[in-house]
Amino acid sequence: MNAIECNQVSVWYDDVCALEDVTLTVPEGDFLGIIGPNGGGKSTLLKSILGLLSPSKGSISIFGRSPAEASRLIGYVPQFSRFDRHFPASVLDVALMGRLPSRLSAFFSYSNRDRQFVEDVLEQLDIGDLKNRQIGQLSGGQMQRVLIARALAAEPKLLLLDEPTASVDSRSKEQIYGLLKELNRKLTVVIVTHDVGVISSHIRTIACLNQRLHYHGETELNDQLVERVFGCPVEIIAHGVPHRVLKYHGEDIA
Ligand SMILES: Nc1ncnc2c1ncn2[C@@H]1O[C@H](COP(=O)(O)OP(=O)(O)OP(=O)(O)O)[C@@H](O)[C@H]1O
Repeated sequence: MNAIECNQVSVWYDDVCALEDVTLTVPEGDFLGIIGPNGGGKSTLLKSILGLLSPSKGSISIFGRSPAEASRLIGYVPQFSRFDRHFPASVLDVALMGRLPSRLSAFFSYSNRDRQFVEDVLEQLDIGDLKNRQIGQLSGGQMQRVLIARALAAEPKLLLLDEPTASVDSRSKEQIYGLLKELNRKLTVVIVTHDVGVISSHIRTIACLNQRLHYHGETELNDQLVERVFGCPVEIIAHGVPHRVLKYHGEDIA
């Protein structure tokens, strides 16, 4: 079964066309990186997959269901910078939020199974010892793991991550990719980024999005494609081997 099927999807915001005729199939078990420039439509595609936006044209199915029906199957890790870290909550509180039911009653409380499941997830992500720490006292890499734990607490089949390594140092970046690779043994993983430098051997396929889907396939990109998608030369890392695709970036030269 396919995890995601986007069929000729177009999304308009009034007179701005954010996505045009995007057809994309993501098989179950894939590790897909969606790359593209600022404003290229990556967040719009994520929101459409999450069912937060309805396409103006075309259709989306997630494990054969509509995005709304499949919402419990999707774990979402938002952009780190969009999460309020001053919120007075512990690591355990935030991770437990992933167990909240979609319809919350006034008498809701977490079960012992909820707590045990989430504590196990925190252990798995190597942050079990931080469970009582306030989130305002965490490093960027630790906070990113907490957000991944919250998504995993919902027991999803598909994990979507928006810029998962944007706010972390290069060591944490590697650790987070290692962790995602591990999780990919059981889950379909889709990450969105505009940083082509994060493409590493961990990612199986990439989709290049700039309003339209310019490419979907193996992680080897050629320079013409990168230039067409990004409008300028960029450095990329493919198969974990850093190499410069083109020699300079247009904005860097006076
Ligand atoms: N709510 C909105 N109303 C109007 N236009 C929007 C809205 N959200 C996004 N857009 C426009 O749609 C286009 C795609 O935006 P989107 O946020 O999906 O791109 P992105 O690839 O995620 O960008 P970034 O890398 O900068 O986060 C842009 O031109 C953006 O200005």
